[in-house]
Amino acid sequence: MHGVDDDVMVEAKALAKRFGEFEAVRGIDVHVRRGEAFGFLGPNGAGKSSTMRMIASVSPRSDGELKVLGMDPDREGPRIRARLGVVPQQDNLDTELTVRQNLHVYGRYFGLSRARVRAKAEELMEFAQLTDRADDEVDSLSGGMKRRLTIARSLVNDPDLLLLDEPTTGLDPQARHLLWDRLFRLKTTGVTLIITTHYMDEAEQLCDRLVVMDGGRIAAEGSPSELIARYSTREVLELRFPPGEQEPAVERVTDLAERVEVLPDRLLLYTAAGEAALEQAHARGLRPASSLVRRSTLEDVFLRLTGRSLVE
Ligand SMILES: Nc1ncnc2c1ncn2[C@@H]1O[C@H](COP(=O)(O)OP(=O)(O)OP(=O)(O)O)[C@@H](O)[C@H]1O
Repeated sequence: MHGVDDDVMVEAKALAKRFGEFEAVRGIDVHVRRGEAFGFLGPNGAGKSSTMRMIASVSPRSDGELKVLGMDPDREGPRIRARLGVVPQQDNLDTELTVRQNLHVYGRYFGLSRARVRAKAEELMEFAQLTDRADDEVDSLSGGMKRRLTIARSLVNDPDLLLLDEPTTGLDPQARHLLWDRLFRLKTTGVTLIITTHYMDEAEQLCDRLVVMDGGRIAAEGSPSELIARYSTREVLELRFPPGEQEPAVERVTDLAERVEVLPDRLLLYTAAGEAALEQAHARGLRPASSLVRRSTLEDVFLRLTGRSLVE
């Protein structure tokens, strides 16, 4: 049985996950629509993976309601899983098999015909830019290639919904950009993506809509630009001072910005006009060791919402 609205891919209400006494997910509402790239952004331990595992229908919920592709994971787990693609946090490829063999094994697991498996594997290696590594063992691949293969493998069954748990953690910048590029391509084919990440740039790049998670709760929800507009200012002036000079500077800059955040190594002045604030700071005789005017990011949103930095 499908839900009333076929375009709702995931619907969670007051969804909770407990491990013994510990509540990892504390009653969250989530609504993911067909074709969107939806993100869970939050630091380690926020409850992102626990949520993903409930959506993947491999971990039962402790409380609340959950529908995935219109079905109840408790009763229809196998039917849901047949239509999902899952990219876990840790690659779980068959390392002693080749790239092509990995795709073949998985395709047969999903019950595809031999001819279909062969064609699909070639198509997916092309997509993952691994065709020239087809006959190489997984062990010989770089981290980025392994991730691309894991994603390719998750697409063997043409899933309606692809779940990616921290897809680029541990990759170097070049490998991350290549992977983002592939995920962009996937988005254009209409696959719904759900991504967990603690990288704000990843969330900004990939997600149409996201929730900021912290301590098992949702702190905010919206598109990256909506969240930035709602919780931050257009620009941020970052000031770094020589040792001992930051603390006395704080009260001399508070009226130069809508809000000032004091980090251990710098002050963040939230303002619509960073350069103007910097000029005023100079006019007041403040002499920062360095200064930087930049646009607000989701990192600023997270800091505003939680008082902590995502990268701590
Ligand atoms: N099987 C488990 N048993 C007990 N506690 C768990 C279990 N799985 C997760 N937790 C705890 O639940 C909290 C949320 O973990 P979860 O993995 O969902 O967070 P996360 O946001 O995905 O972070 P990470 O990126 O580190 O996976 C953490 O404090 C974690 O220690």
